[in-house]
Amino acid sequence: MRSAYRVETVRTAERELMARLPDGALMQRAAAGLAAACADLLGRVYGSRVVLLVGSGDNGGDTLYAGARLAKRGAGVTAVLLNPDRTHPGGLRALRRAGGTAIPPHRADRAVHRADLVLDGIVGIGGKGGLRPDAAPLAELAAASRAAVVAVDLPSGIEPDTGEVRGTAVRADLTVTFGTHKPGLLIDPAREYAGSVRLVDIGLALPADPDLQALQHADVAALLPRPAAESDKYRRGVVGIAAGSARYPGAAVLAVSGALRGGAGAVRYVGPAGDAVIARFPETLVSDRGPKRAGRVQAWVVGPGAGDDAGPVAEVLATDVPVLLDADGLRLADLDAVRARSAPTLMTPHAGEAAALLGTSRGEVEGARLTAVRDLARRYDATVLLKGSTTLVAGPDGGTARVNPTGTPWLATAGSGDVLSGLAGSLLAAGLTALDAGSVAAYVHGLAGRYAADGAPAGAHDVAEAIPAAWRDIRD
Ligand SMILES: NC(=O)C1=CN([C@@H]2O[C@H](COP(=O)(O)OP(=O)(O)OC[C@H]3O[C@@H](n4cnc5c(N)ncnc54)[C@H](O)[C@@H]3O)[C@@H](O)[C@H]2O)[C@@H](O)CC1
Ligand SMILES: Nc1ncnc2c1ncn2[C@@H]1O[C@H](COP(=O)(O)OP(=O)(O)O)[C@@H](O)[C@H]1O
Ligand SMILES: [K+]
Repeated sequence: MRSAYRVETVRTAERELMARLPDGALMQRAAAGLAAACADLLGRVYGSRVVLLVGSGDNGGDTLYAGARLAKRGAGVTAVLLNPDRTHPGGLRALRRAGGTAIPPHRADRAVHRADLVLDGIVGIGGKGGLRPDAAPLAELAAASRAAVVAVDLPSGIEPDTGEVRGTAVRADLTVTFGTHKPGLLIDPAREYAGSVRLVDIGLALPADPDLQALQHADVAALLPRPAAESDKYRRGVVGIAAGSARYPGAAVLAVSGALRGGAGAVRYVGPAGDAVIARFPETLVSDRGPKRAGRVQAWVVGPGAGDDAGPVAEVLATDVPVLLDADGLRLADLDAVRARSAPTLMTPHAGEAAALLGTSRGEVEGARLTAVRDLARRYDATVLLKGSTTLVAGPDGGTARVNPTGTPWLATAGSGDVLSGLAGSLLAAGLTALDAGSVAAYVHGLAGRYAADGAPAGAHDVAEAIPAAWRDIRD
C-alpha cells in the first residue's frame, strides 16, 4: 500500500519527532536522502554543475544542505537566492563552507542554462497557490534548460493536499519527497509536474488512516475473489447487468464482457440487447422482463448505453443489493432515491458526467479531482469512482480515498468504461465493499488496458480479453 498524508498531518508528525531529536536533525535526514538521489541521477557528481533555486523557508534549507553535500563531493554548486535576507542561515553557511556560491535571481539565467542539475527548493509544504511573480520566472528558466530538474519535497507551485495547479509550477523529472507521499504527488494535474517520485524516510510516525492510498499488487491480490472448494455459481455471486438499448447494444455486450471476467459465478443480463449479448457470450442468463422480475442477483450494474429509459434505473435503485450506477444511469438516477438506499451504491462517472452532477465544468473537475470525488460522494451518500487520467475512489464517510496507480491513456477509447462497470459490478456481487470493488476493478482494468494496448491502439473488447492475464499477473 502506498499512503499519502495531507500537510496538516505531516506538520503534526514532524513537530512530535522534532521535539525528540536534536535541533536540525530532521533537516539533515532530508538533505542526506536528497543528495543521495541527486548523486544517483547525476551518475558522476565530481565536476557536475548544480544550481539550487532557494526560497526563504525550510524547503530552501533542505536544498542548501543537500547542495553542500554535493559540493563536498566535487560538484560546482550555485544557489539562486529568491530572498537573500530570509534565506535559511545554517543552510547557506554550510553551502559556503563547502565551496558553493550564492547569486541573486537576476543572475540566474546563465547558471541555469549551463547546469546539469537544477534543484527546486523554492517552496515545499508551506506553499499556497501557484508560484508568486518573483518565483515564476525561475520555474520557466528551469523548464527551458537542458538540466535534469529535481523537486525538493514537491514541485513548487502545486497544491500538496489536492493535486491542483492554479498557476505556474515547476516541472520536475524527479521529486524527492520526505516522510510520506503528499496526495498531490499522486493526482493529476500535479502528478505530471512531479515526474517520478522517490520517498525518503525521515522517521515520521503517521496515523493509521492516510488521506489517500494507492493499492499495490499484493493488496489487490488479497482482495481478488477466489472460489473455494465448496463454491457454486450462486455462492460466488450473481451480477445483474441492466444496460444497452436498441441504439447502443454494444454497451451491454461490453459490460457483460467485463462482468464475466470479474469473479461473479453468473451474469444475468436484463434489457433490449439480449440477442447481441447471447451471440457474443452464450453463458449469459438473458431476460427482457426488467430488473424486478429478473431473479435474484447479489449486485446490479445499471446505466451503460441505457439511453433515456429511466425505468430500470429506478427499479434497480429500489433493491436492497449493491448497485453500480454508470453512464446514462447517472443522469437518470434520482438523487433522493440514491440517498435513500440501504445497500451500498457505487457511482462511476467520468469528468464530464461528474461535472453535470455537480453543476460545474469538466475543466473544474479535472483540475480538482479529489475535491470533486469527495463532494459527489458526500452529496449522494455513495461511493464514487471518478474516471480519467487519474482514477480516484472515495466513500461517503470522507475517510481514506484511493488513487489508482495502473492504467494508460490508451484506455481513453469508446466502451472501455462499460467494461470497467461490468468488472466492478462483478466484484460487488462477489462480496467486496464498494470502495474495494471500485479500486480493485480500476487496478485490474488499468493493467488489462496496458496489456491490451502494449504501445498500440486497442479496442474496449481487447481490454476485456486482457483481464484474465492481468488477474493472473496480480495473483502470481
Ligand atoms: N518541518 C520539518 O521538520 C521539516 C521540514 N522539511 C522541509 O521544510 C518544508 C516546509 O518548510 P516551511 O514550513 O518553512 O515552508 P516552505 O519552505 O515550504 O515555504 C515557505 C516559504 O515559501 C514562501 N511561499 C509560500 N507560498 C509561495 C508561493 N506560492 N510562491 C512562492 N513562494 C511561496 C513563503 O513566503 C515562505 O518563505 C518541507 O516542504 C520540507 O522541504 C524537511 O526539512 C524535513 C523536516
Ligand atoms: N487519459 C487517460 N489516462 C488513463 N485512463 C484514462 C484516460 N482517459 C480515460 N481513461 C480511462 O478509460 C476509461 C474510459 O471510460 P469512459 O470515459 O466511461 O468511456 P466510455 O463511456 O466510452 O466507456 C475509464 O476507465 C478511464 O479511467
Ligand atoms: K520544492
